[in-house]
Amino acid sequence: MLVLGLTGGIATGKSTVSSMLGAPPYSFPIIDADEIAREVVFPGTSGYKQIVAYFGPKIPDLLLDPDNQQRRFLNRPALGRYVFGNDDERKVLNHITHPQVRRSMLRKILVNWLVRGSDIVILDIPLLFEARFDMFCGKTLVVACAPETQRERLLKRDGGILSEKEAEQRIDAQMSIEKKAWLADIVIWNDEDLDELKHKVNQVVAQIQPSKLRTWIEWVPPIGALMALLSLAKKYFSDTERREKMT
Ligand SMILES: CC(C)(COP(=O)(O)OP(=O)(O)OC[C@H]1O[C@@H](n2cnc3c(N)ncnc32)[C@H](O)[C@@H]1O)[C@@H](O)C(=O)NCCC(=O)NCCS
Ligand SMILES: Nc1ncnc2c1ncn2[C@@H]1O[C@H](COP(=O)(O)OP(=O)(O)OP(=O)(O)O)[C@@H](O)[C@H]1O
Repeated sequence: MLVLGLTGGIATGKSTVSSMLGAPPYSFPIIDADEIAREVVFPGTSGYKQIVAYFGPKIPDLLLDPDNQQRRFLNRPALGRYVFGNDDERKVLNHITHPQVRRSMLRKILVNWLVRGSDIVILDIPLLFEARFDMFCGKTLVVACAPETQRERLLKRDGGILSEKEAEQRIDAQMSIEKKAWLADIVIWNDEDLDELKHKVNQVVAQIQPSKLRTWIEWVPPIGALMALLSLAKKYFSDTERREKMT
């Protein structure tokens, strides 16, 4: 099975590409890190409790409606405003959420391999390189665009709820697009319209299809496990080399 790590800068078009890959004619299974990051902080979970204990005293409007059991959800915009303006506090939030996101993603990859027998699974994860999740991916795909396109899309999104300063803070909270493009195996430049994007996605799909023979061999359990280990080791060394060259 090929695990394709899909990432990009914020608002460069990663979710748009992910929706295309998840829809016919491809219909690849998508594991979405943003969605999992929401699940692991659902009221009652340990992630939620840790966030409320640590950030509650610092962010007065952290909960949407603390008195209502049904609506005591996290006020995500308020938490976002706080952590995107403060690197140390964002690290605390990452420290609470990322281990659980990582575990859940690995579980979902296994289910796709063992239960569904998928040939390809897409990991849609904004912090693929920052959180070193690329280690678990056979190939990585970055959706990139020019900084001005990114800024414009981010400011327009969700009815324009972010101010210019908040948009800058969110962009600065991630590795730059150039670095991501340098680390990636494949890059899609998404500065044109959606038809052009569809065309590029189609070209990428043709490029990444794993061979039928390899997929079949992976089903022999010891060989499958050995191939997974070898591919992890290969990935680790090639990623480390690429990162060293980058700095
Ligand atoms: C800060 C939070 C509450 C803001 O929530 P909000 O609903 O406004 O944004 P959402 O979760 O939809 O994220 C939107 C985009 O912001 C960027 N982003 C999110 N978290 C981070 C982060 N910790 N560092 C850098 N960029 C991030 C990503 O590009 C993401 O696609 C939320 O993003 C969060 O809990 N982040 C920590 C978990 C995380 O790292 N998620 C990313 C996937 S692992
Ligand atoms: N080629 C395109 N032409 C026009 N609009 C686009 C194109 N690609 C993406 N967009 C729009 O840009 C915005 C950002 O795209 P998208 O949500 O896919 O970004 P993202 O990289 O997933 O962001 P995030 O990291 O926040 O999840 C969306 O409103 C989307 O509809």
